[in-house]
Amino acid sequence: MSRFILSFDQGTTSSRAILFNREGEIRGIAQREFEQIFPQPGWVEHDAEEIWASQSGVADEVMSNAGISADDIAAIGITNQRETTVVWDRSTGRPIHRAIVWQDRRTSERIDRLKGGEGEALITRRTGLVPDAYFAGSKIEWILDHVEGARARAERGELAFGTIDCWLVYRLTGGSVHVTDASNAARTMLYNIETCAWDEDLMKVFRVPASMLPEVRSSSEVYGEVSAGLACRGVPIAGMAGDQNAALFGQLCHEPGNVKNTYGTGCFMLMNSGDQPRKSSHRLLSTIAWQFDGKMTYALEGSVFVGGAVVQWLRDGLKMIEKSADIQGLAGSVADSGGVYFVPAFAGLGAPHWDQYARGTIFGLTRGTTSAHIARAAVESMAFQSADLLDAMVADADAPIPELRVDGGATRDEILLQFQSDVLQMPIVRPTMVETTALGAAYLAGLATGFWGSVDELVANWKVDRVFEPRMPPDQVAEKRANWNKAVRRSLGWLTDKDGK
Ligand SMILES: Nc1ncnc2c1ncn2[C@@H]1O[C@H](COP(=O)(O)OP(=O)(O)O)[C@@H](O)[C@H]1O
Ligand SMILES: O=P(O)(O)OC[C@H](O)CO
Repeated sequence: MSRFILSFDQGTTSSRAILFNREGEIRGIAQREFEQIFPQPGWVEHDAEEIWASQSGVADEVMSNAGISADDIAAIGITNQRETTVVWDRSTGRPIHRAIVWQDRRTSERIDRLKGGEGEALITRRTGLVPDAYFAGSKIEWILDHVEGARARAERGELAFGTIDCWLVYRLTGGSVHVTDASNAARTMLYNIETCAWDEDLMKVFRVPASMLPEVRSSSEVYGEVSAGLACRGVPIAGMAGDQNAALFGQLCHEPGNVKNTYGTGCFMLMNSGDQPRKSSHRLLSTIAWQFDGKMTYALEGSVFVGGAVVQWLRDGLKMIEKSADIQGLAGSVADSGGVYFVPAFAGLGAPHWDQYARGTIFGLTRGTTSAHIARAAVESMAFQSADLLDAMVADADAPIPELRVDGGATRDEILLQFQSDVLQMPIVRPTMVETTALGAAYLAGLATGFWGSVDELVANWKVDRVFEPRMPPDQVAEKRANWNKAVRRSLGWLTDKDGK
């Protein structure tokens, strides 16, 4: 009998392949970072071929390291950075442009032209999203408008669009399967989350021909088998969900009102909102969590564009630290940020501000400020941004939120989690397994193929590693959050604010 589920976790900065056993424990992991391409300020691209090469490479590597064959794997689950857009030629299977990454801001002005008009009303009403360059719709339009001949080829049905899940399945199946799942479709700005179908009016708004779009399937079913020449050849691909959605599933937030926050490149807080889309009055997104067992589950989501990426920027941009993990030592060498507030609006600000033109700022610098204070302020920025999301979520929810489950690469940082608990004045629960994104995809695949019998069977797999309880006095929290709000206000509209000119 097959002993493992193989998860592909294709994130913004790296591709990972993880083997899970029946207890939801990791039995092998392989990971490769890939290139981040910044062709102009505010633009972010990936090479979709490199994504494929790194993801298929780690899949082979994890199996060879574990000394196992395809027979040992019951199914493959895929989870992915969402919104990142690939357009490829159906005849060659080659991308016609580099993938435009979710953080990319090149279509901000295009989105501005929709605001206040019928397009904006359509988007919010039908997709649950807010108009923003973050989502795939305007990225597809940009590629069709900027690659020579692309629009005509798309009209002739020669081009295909997919988010990364779809691109990987296409490649894994030798180009024979062009599908996505409902959670990824919901991030395109082209998918109606109430009727659960591609929306023709929105396709007209973004001038995207229907022939380019993948078939939308549930998040847990067999989509096809691996036919590419990989060690996992012949294994069914049976689970698929956007990474933040998979993390909600993997954290077993299956009851309405359950909330998790993932601290990866960005920070993404999702609350299970039940079997109907729930409108936010506080500028959160209303989105599809997953489609499972014949039922759609919805979520309220707050998206922060720069979370752990601020640590990478200190490492790669400023060379302040050598490895991401060094942040803890540097930030921990001071008791607080010394009055420094860092708003990492490198790609504008997401929820709840949705300002495409905000840019990064550091306030409160004095002659006494050291790199340690800046590092600490950077860590704190993840917690402040996440606290703004939780406040919006509490305001939208009918019931109090008793605890926050956390996961993602940056949750190794205990200074971050303690500060998160302080500023939220609530318990922060870190499970033993912080690879919940990959675990969620494994669950979706394993439940589709009988590896696990039901969600109830998974409950025993979720264990607490540590609970962080608030230690900071409320008046100190209030002062810090007021200063943070002041810093955010000053970062808003940086690119468009003509004051002083
Ligand atoms: N020890 C650490 N402390 C703080 N941040 C960290 C640490 N280790 C990794 N990170 C940050 O976490 C992010 C990677 O997390 P991960 O969940 O792998 O992200 P993604 O799926 O977006 O690629 C990076 O942005 C990195 O800077
Ligand atoms: O790659 P991550 O984990 O930062 O996730 C990216 C999100 O899916 C973007 O919406």
